[in-house]
Amino acid sequence: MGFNCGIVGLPNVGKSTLFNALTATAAAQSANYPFCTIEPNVGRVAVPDTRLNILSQITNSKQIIPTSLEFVDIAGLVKGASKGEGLGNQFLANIREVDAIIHVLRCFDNDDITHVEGSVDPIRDAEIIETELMIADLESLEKRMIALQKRARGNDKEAQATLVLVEPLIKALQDGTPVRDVIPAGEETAISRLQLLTSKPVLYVCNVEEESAATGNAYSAKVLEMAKAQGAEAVIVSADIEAEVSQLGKEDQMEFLSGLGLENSGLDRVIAAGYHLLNLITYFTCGPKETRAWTISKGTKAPQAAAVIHNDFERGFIACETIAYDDFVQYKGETGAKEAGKARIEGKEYIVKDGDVLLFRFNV
Ligand SMILES: Nc1ncnc2c1ncn2[C@@H]1O[C@H](COP(=O)(O)OP(=O)(O)OP(=O)(O)O)[C@@H](O)[C@H]1O
Ligand SMILES: [Mg+2]
Repeated sequence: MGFNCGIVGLPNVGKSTLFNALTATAAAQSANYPFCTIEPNVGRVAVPDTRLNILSQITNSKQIIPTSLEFVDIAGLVKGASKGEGLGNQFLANIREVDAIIHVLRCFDNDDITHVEGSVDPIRDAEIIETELMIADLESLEKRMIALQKRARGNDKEAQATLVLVEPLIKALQDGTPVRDVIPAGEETAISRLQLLTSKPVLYVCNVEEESAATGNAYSAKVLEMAKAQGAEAVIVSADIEAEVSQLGKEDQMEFLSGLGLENSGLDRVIAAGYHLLNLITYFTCGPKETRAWTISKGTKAPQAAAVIHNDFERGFIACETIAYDDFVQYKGETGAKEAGKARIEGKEYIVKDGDVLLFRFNV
């Protein structure tokens, strides 16, 4: 399953710092100068899920295996990136390859840390990035439109259908509206095939100073307001401090975070929001050997959900024993749930739900 989130933003706003915090490594070079990152850094991050612990206690599992999500730390974009400024074209290509965008906005004052625009203003920064992405999309669609029109005149049905899809997108972009705001219902797949930048869902991350990690600050308040108006999610994180905390042991982490007035790491919220952004859900398999979480897209049917574990499970799919998470917990496991009549046998057409505890029956 190749779902990933790209970390995007102006240079020197804390993207690599956030990436290092998420991956609990120092894999990405982070330093106080713009364009520190050129080649993208890729890392997999475990998706925290408190349900795993509860399930593993019930089943006495030896091991817990969380599911994971990929993050890509991408080079900073600048004004004019769509025209090739600051290696812009190459960086836009990196963004094209991710499924969702984590847009990092600098929300901290610090005269020692260079800001490429000379002042701190996250709303302006967000607009700069969004504008570059929109220009890039507009140019790529306008280019394609000429070829499409030609084919459409030659009675090419597919080209005609694509034109109907593309024309309103061009209008929206010309009016300054990102594609994600004008995707017609049911056309999600067709639009994603166009490989645009502004069709990807966005999560804003407000990178604040340590003291504001719990409460946010005046800058992040503005970002939250902007996100709300767009119907987007926003998370407040102090990337710098999270990167330090991620290097500590679990217990020290909790102590450090509660000292900052935080119940849990801001990173957990970033990961959860990224997961949500990608429309992903989790199902579980559990037994004495292991309790394990698996990632699927919302709406996936049982055989395709099984394929995430092994292709044979899909090929030879017969049925799946299904217990909803809440029932599994309430009746303390499989036996109890079965006695209470809460274990179902589901077939090929079953749409797996978030939290389902599954056991696949297959034959190959
Ligand atoms: N919340 C924060 N408070 C103070 N300083 C921070 C914070 N977050 C990051 N920094 C500092 O900002 C500088 C730039 O960070 P980083 O290298 O992560 O930026 P970047 O967005 O990856 O930059 P580039 O686009 O050049 O790769 C580093 O010196 C880092 O320590
Ligand atoms: Mg970087």
